[in-house]
Amino acid sequence: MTKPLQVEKLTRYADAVRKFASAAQNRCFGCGAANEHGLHLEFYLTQELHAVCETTVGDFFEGPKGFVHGGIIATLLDETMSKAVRAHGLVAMTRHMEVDYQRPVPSSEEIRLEGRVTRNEGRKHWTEALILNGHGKVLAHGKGLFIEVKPAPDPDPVKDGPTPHG
Ligand SMILES: CCCCCCCCCC(=O)SCCNC(=O)CCNC(=O)[C@H](O)C(C)(C)COP(=O)(O)OP(=O)(O)OC[C@H]1O[C@@H](n2cnc3c(N)ncnc32)[C@H](O)[C@@H]1OP(=O)(O)O
Repeated sequence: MTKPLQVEKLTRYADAVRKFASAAQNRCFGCGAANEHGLHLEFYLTQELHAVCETTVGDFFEGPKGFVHGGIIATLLDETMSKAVRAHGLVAMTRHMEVDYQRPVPSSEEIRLEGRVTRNEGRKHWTEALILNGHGKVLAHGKGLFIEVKPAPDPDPVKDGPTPHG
């Protein structure tokens, strides 16, 4: 992915992503509602099943003053690629990823995350993700290899309670 998406309207929020992200017991640091220390990233999907999230990372996740820590930048890219894989109904874990830190990512300012699957081969799914600033400039670029794993059982709606997205 060398170019950002030119998508203004996010048209789908697939059940495959929503169900995982909004499960009441989900403690995922990236998207889990049940993790009070997490990033609470909320993803939407384009018609092509690219994952998109607009978010602001708080200054408590800073590395350099005013900018997001590099480890958190990797997390943002990892989570975005993971959601792009999930959008295709696949349950997979990151096997390999690389990060190109092109510009510092500001904290306390809105940024945009974009991810997509670029290639599939059996259990292997190759992905890319971008972090962009409010002017559409690319700040970081990630590439990943995700490997499908056995899905966890569905959340129990009685035990786990209602999900924030209904
Ligand atoms: C359950 C879903 C959870 C979703 C949460 C999402 C959170 C965001 C995403 C994450 O952060 S996940 C957490 C970070 N990732 C991990 O902790 C994963 C740790 N690694 C593992 O548990 C295992 O390595 C893994 C399950 C991913 C894969 O183990 P396997 O033993 O099933 O697969 P294997 O290592 O044999 O690799 C599968 C294929 O990929 C190939 N491969 C591995 N590394 C490669 C590489 N670097 N480049 C190209 N190919 C590679 C490997 O050769 C093989 O090819 P073949 O199938 O053709 O033989």
